[in-house]
Amino acid sequence: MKNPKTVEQAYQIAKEAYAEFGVDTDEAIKKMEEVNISLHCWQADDVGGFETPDSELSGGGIQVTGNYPGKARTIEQLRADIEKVMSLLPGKQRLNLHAIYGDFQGEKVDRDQIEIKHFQSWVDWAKKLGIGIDFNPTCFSHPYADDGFTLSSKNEKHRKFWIEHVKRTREIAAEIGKQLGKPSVNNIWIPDGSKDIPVDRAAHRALLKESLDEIFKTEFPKEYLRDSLESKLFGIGSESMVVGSHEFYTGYAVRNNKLICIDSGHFHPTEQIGDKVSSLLLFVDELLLHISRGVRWDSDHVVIFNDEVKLIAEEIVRANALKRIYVGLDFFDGSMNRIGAYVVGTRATQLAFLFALLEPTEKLREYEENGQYFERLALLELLKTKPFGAVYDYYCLINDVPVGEDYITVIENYEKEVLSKRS
Ligand SMILES: C[C@H](O)[C@H](O)[C@@H](O)C(=O)CO
Ligand SMILES: [Mn+2]
Repeated sequence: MKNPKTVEQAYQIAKEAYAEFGVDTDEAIKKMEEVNISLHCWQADDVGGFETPDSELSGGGIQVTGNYPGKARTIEQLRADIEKVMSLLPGKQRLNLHAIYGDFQGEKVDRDQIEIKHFQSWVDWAKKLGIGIDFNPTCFSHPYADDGFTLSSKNEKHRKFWIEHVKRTREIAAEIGKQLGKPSVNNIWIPDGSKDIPVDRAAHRALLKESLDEIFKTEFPKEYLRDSLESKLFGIGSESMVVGSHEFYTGYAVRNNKLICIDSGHFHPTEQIGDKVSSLLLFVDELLLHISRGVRWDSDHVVIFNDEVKLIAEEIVRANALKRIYVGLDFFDGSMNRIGAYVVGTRATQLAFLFALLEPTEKLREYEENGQYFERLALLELLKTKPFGAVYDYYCLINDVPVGEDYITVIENYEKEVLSKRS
C-alpha cells in the first residue's frame, strides 16, 4: 500500500515544478470538482438490461465481445458494482441509466409503457448516494428495431412506438431531475442506418426530423431536463449510412437549442474530436461527451489516457467551458474484469482533465501570439514529462480512495469475494 507521507512529498515536489510555470496545483485539484463524470451503467452487464432475466444486447450496430465471469445480472448486483467503482474514484460521479435498466419486478413492460415508477428505486438509491442520474431511451435490442430503423422508420407503427418510447424517457428524466435537484441529461441515440447503399436517405432523415419535432413538443424546465442528440458515422451493419449523422444532429441541435453529444468513437479515425469543441460551443449552449476509444471498427473500447482524450479535455479547459460540458463515458468490454474496466476508463478521463488543468495556457498563448512556435511546441512537449501523476495521486489521497496501483488489489479482491461467486 502506498505510504501517504511519500505521496505528500511527491506532491510537494510536483507543486514546485508546476509553480515554475505559474501553475497552481491546488487550484487545479479544486477545479476537478467541476469534472463530474457520468458512469454508464451498461459496462457492468454488457448492455443487457433488466427487461427479462436473460436480456442481451442485440443489433443496434454495436457489439460486446468477451465472456469474462462476473457480469451483473440483477439490479442489486449492478448497484453494488457501481458503488464499488465509485469507492475507487476521487471526486463525485453521476450514473447514466438506459431505459432497459428499469426495476420491472418481473413484469413485462414494453418500451412504450415505461413510467417513472419503474425507475423510482434508482432515484431513491441515487438520493442516498447524493448523485445525479442521466437517462437514455433504448432504441435497440427490440423486435421493432430488427430491420435497422426506429425513429426514422417508414413503418408507421414502429415509428410511433419509438416516438412514444422517447417521449416517455423525457418525462422520466425530467422527474428524475426534479426529485434529485440536478438536471438529468436525456441522450437520444438511435441506430437507424443501412448496411448497403441506400437511395432514399432523404426520406429517412425527413422522418427522423418529424419524429424529433413531435418528441420535443412538450417542454420541461431546464433545471430538470436537458435533451441531447448523439450522432454516429457508421455502425456494424450500418456501414453505408447512418440516418442520425453529425450534420443532421448539429443542424437540429443548433436550430432547436438542444445539446450535442459527441461520442469520441463515432467519427472517422483521423478526425480529432477535441477540435470540434470550440466550434460547437459557439452555436450550442452545452455539450455532452461520450468519452470512448475507437479501435478499427469498434467504437467502444475502454478509455485510456491517449492523445484523443487529452485534446478533448485541453480544448474544454482552454475554452473555460467546464461548466458547459456534461462528461459521460461510453465503452463496453466483456473480455476483462468489468469493474476494472470502469476504473481504468474513468481514471484515464480524470487524468486527461487534470493534465489540461495543469497547463500554463496563458504562457502558451503568449508564445502563439508572438509567433514563437518552437517555444510553444517545446513547452507542450515538456509538459508531458512533468509530474502530473503525483498530483493525481495526491488528489486520490485527499479523497480517501486508493492511490496508484493500490486499486488493482482492491478489484482483484472484489473479483475473488463477489464477482466469481455470480452464476
Ligand atoms: C449504449 C449507448 O446508448 C450507445 O453506446 C450509444 O451511446 C452509442 O454510442 C452507440 O454507438
Ligand atoms: Mn455513445
